[in-house]
Amino acid sequence: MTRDSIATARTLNEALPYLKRYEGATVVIKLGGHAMGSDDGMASFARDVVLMRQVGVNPVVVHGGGPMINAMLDRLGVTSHFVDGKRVTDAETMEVVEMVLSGRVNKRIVQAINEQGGRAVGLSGKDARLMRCEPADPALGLVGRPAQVDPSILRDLAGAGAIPVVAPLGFGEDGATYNINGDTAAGAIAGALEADRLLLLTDVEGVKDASGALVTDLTVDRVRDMTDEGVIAGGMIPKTQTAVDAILSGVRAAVILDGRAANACLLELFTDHGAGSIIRRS
Ligand SMILES: Nc1ncnc2c1ncn2[C@@H]1O[C@H](COP(=O)(O)OP(=O)(O)O)[C@@H](O)[C@H]1O
Ligand SMILES: CC(=O)N[C@@H](CCC(=O)OP(=O)(O)O)C(=O)O
Repeated sequence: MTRDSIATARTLNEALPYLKRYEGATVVIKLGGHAMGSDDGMASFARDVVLMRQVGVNPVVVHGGGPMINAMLDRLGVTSHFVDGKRVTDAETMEVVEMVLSGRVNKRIVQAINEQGGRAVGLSGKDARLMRCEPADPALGLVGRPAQVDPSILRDLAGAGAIPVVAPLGFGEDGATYNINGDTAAGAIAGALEADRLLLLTDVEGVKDASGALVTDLTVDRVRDMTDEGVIAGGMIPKTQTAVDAILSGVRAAVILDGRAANACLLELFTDHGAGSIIRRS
């Protein structure tokens, strides 16, 4: 027997209590645009998701794609800018956002999961009335705040053995299409599903303090303090805000972790080690 196979057997053995804990659990995973760079990274993420499903977890993937939207806007010569991590979205920008998120980005993730033997189904918040939005702030244009989430389609898909992959778009009763920050969409969906875990995958190890050190355990109050102090800034604002809102609406815990690290989701769910910054109510 090789040293590797002994280590694999030991790892599986140590994972048993975690496998039991998460059997039947709903885990919402937000895959940020910065975390989905390389094809190898995407394949590794997809494998983790398929393994989760295989051991009885119900994974729901919600994705971003900010860098891919930026690249397409650049090609089309359309300029856009962000306020507190949210893209100011006019009608022309919205067309590009929908095309990129519901098109290329969503299908790339679906395909990656299916190539690993899963059965992924891609949809956006417009499908089956999943996310009804209201304007988040008139200054942001067509940026949506999820006002009502109907997660029944996600339960139906999970019940049929499929893995839902959701693009963060919503519909308005006014007939408009809304651009939702990917973190915000994942949090709203996790809240509506009363998920056991919300995993927010990004391109940093987790939340860092003023000295740049990783903070592994956070409470809702500490997040508020760090935001007031300006230590949590830019794209980390919607991420931590999402985590807090999700916890306050019934999600057990949210974790912000580095999606570029190998097997990030498995490390977090199935080992003693954990990963990133976990945020709990208190
Ligand atoms: N306190 C902090 N800890 C970690 N990252 C922070 C912090 N404050 C701001 N950030 C920034 O937030 C970024 C993550 O947000 P974002 O770029 O929107 O990610 P994604 O595309 O994965 O959603 C980090 O790359 C980092 O530059
Ligand atoms: C309102 C808003 O900002 N929407 C985002 C949607 C994509 C996203 O959230 O992508 P990341 O997760 O990769 O940052 C945008 O237009 O970029």
